[in-house]
Amino acid sequence: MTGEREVVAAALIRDGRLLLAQRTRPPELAGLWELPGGKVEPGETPAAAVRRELREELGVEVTAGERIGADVPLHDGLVLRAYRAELVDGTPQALEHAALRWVDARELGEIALVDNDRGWVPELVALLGA
Ligand SMILES: Nc1nc2c([nH]c(=O)n2[C@H]2C[C@H](O)[C@@H](COP(=O)(O)OP(=O)(O)OP(=O)(O)O)O2)c(=O)[nH]1
Repeated sequence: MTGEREVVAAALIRDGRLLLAQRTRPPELAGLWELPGGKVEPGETPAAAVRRELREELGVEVTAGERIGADVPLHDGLVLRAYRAELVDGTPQALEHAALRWVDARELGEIALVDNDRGWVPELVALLGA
């Protein structure tokens, strides 16, 4: 395979709140909060990966929107990218996470995010309208 492989992370916002999901694994990330998402499969577009991951992890249908924030280089040639997402159908459920929370701008500043997502906080706060 050539080039970098992408991990998509979805910023799902409703009524001035952002959906965060609490990781169960690996042990060093368990208990920390992230944007739902995961690795783009070979041949898959990032937007399709956002839709698939949120279907698998949350049981909802979404559309993927514009990119937000900066790229975050991960291990093993992976790059982490955040995208806006709009809820089309369903209510998010923690199918693969320990818990879900809708946070406002203040709570986003206080919650224990995974380190890799911390750089996105200013953009996310701006999207929350604070
Ligand atoms: N989904 C997600 N992953 C993140 C975020 N921040 C961050 O560093 N990561 C890292 C954790 C993992 O190393 C990688 C994504 O792994 P994952 O476990 O969520 O994805 P996946 O389900 O497609 O992976 P897998 O089944 O192959 O393990 O990106 C984030 O906000 N959301």
